[in-house]
Amino acid sequence: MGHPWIPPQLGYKAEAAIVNYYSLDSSIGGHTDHSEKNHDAPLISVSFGQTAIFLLGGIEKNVVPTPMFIHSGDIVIMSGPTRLCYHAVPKIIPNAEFAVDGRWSTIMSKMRLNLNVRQVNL
Ligand SMILES: O=C(O)CCC(=O)C(=O)O
Ligand SMILES: [Fe+2]
Repeated sequence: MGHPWIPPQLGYKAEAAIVNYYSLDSSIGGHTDHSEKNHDAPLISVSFGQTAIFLLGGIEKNVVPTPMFIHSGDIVIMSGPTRLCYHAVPKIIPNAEFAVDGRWSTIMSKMRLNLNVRQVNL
């Protein structure tokens, strides 16, 4: 299947996915994702549920990070110059306006799920 927002010449292969579960008091510290063999292949993530504060730093740890919100349904692509940048999720912010159908609303009101898709091979 093609990915309309990824240039086909990149030959991106979605080979693995990490599901990150965040309760309302979860966080993930500053890190880079460098275990994959091909650092030209972007990291693509889709988020569901409660809002996250996302910090995007630089290639070096001493770069002051840019804070941004990631809301439910947002897609973050770390590619090109940002592929190996430091990043973190220091805080989950409950979103009072969050609503999805029925039982999902109750379940997702207490968590954030982040599906992080990766190409791991060359
Ligand atoms: O939860 C997120 O938005 C980021 C997760 C992440 O950085 C990772 O799985 O490496
Ligand atoms: Fe990461």
